[in-house]
Amino acid sequence: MASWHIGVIGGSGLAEGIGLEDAQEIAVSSPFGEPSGPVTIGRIGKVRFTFLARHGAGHRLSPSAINYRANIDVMKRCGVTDLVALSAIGSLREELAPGQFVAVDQLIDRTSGRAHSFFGQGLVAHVSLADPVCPRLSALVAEAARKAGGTVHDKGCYIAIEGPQFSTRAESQMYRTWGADVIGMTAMPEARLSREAELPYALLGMVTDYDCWREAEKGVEAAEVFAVMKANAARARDAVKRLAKALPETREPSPIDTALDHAIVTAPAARDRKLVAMLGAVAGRVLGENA
Ligand SMILES: CSC[C@H]1O[C@H](OP(=O)(O)O)[C@H](O)[C@@H]1O
Ligand SMILES: Nc1ncnc2[nH]cnc12
Repeated sequence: MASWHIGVIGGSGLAEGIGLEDAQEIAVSSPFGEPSGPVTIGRIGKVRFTFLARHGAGHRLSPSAINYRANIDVMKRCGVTDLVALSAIGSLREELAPGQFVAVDQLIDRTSGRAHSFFGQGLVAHVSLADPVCPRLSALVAEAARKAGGTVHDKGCYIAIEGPQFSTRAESQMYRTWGADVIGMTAMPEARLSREAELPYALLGMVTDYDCWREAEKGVEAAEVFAVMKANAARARDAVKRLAKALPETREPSPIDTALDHAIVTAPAARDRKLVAMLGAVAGRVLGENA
């Protein structure tokens, strides 16, 4: 019987964890380098959970310095089946108000210079990213946030910027015309890498501000983000607890579990052995014993 093991990546204002039972902190190493920190493994009721603070203890990693590959690789090494990202987001729409939640369903990537694939020279793979978020997991997370008392929007397009500076007003206005609804600095390449690792990914964003597109208002400041997150963190943790309770007893397979089935295009004989060996956790299912 397939069971759930939910990974949770906690963003700004959520480094303290999600209150797991039988919690154990473990340092897991990755061939992709240093993850953001040790993971906390535990459970909520019968469901296994692994938690990782995205910016590390004390928020010491900027969005550009996070080793997204190591973080996702470590989640796979821990046996995570599905990944929930919790993030602070700015709103680019009047109707998405601070304090509310958005279950993000689409992404635009404006980041640059981040390692955004597990694959590369000697092992080329092209996964589909048309629907970067897992609809099943996202619906469960949205419902859990609603049960926790949140106002939840079931969809929204997240634009990921490089940061660490917030956007200019011209950029913020432009992103609105592109169809972006919310803004942040971390969901990419996190979502890309999750798909390459065959991990269904959902992103529960907590709106902390209106960025800077509203002309009459001054732009967002970091202190504002943390103040709203402080007020909302308990609700986010409650949403995770309610998610655990709402999960069906058995985890039916997701199409994302086999995302690599037709993605790897490099012929077996032409594959870089070193890279294949590094991909044991991420792609061992398809690469076989050599990984
Ligand atoms: C602290 S303001 C900007 C910071 O907050 C968001 O972090 P996360 O996505 O990890 O919650 C945003 O992406 C920036 O990293
Ligand atoms: N306005 C904003 N821009 C980028 N990242 C954010 N995280 C929270 N609010 C944000």
